[in-house]
Amino acid sequence: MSKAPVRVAVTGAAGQIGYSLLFRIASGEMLGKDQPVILQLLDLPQAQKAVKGVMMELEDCAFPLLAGMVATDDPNVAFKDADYCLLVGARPRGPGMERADLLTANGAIFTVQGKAIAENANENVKVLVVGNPCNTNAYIAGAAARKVGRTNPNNYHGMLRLDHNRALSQLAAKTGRPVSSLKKMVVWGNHSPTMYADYRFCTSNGDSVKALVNDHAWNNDVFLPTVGKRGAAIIDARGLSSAASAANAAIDHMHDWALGSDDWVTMGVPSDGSYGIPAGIVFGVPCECKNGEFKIIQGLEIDEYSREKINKTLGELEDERAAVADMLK
Ligand SMILES: NC(=O)C1=CN([C@@H]2O[C@H](COP(=O)(O)OP(=O)(O)OC[C@H]3O[C@@H](n4cnc5c(N)ncnc54)[C@H](O)[C@@H]3O)[C@@H](O)[C@H]2O)C=CC1
Ligand SMILES: O=C([O-])CC(=O)C(=O)O
Repeated sequence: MSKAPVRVAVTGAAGQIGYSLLFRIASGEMLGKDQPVILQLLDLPQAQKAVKGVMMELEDCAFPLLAGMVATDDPNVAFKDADYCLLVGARPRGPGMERADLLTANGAIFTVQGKAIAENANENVKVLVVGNPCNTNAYIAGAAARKVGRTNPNNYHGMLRLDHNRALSQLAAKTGRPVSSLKKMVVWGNHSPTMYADYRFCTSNGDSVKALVNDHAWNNDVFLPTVGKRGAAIIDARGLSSAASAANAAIDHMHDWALGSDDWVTMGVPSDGSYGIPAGIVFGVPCECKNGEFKIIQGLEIDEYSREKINKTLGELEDERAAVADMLK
């Protein structure tokens, strides 16, 4: 018997990430090739015509799994009964800006949307925030949802998967091992240049990747800056921020959360207090997913170098949290 459709809300549907994301959701790459989906598309009033154009193209793909579509500028309509929400809609940064510069411009969006999700979506909704600064926006949305009380605030995630995937690619190039052989990658902290991509636990066909690399200077001076500043390098090269790779990471995050992961995956999740991260801060941590639930990998050793890196990215998130405190009153 075929499955009942699930409802997937996507904000910023007329934007460049939306244009890469929607077709892959509708083709079954996110939730499985047997899972029909209804797309509920939110964008601003002035973008509704462009959303209609994207919907025409979705129709023209004749995706067998696409069971319906709604376009709206009203969050209450977009999130109605949603099972999954991908919060992409926000202003992207331009050259010379840091993601934290978007905090005030974009933060307000997520108080409204966090509340609208909590009031309208399925109680078990899974939410992924892509719009930057995504950790703190997820924190804002989760805090707004907590006030309403229907949904689980731990299900409001920020997207660190792009950093995770970037780190895997850089390590594959350095070690000459295929990406598919690399397991147990972790990216701690904020989706910003302070993130700490940590391959101390990483293996390739059972070999330690740390031993294969064996180059602390490369780790510190090449690898971490390359992964951390990749978003800016793409803006510099393309004149626009990453879109297809961001959409791909969103598909990966939701796919693994919904259908299970076969490896550690980095997710920006509200901290449970482990690793010295204050509870509630949305922090990149290693997770495993099973039966639609995620679990933070516990008990990893944090050495002095790693503690310093983790504290730096945590400090930035604490500053962001303080900057939005008024918004959450
Ligand atoms: N977390 C991550 O790894 C990444 C995050 N991003 C972020 O994703 C966001 C979107 O990027 P793009 O698609 O390139 O931007 P874009 O400018 O192409 O599209 C954004 C869309 O969001 C819409 N929008 C703005 N405010 C909205 C609101 N309140 N409700 C609904 N829709 C709204 C706009 O009308 C536009 O259609 C940016 O904040 C960007 O910085 C981008 C790449 C990676
Ligand atoms: O850098 C940006 O502004 C877009 C983004 O988050 C990324 O590419 O990682």
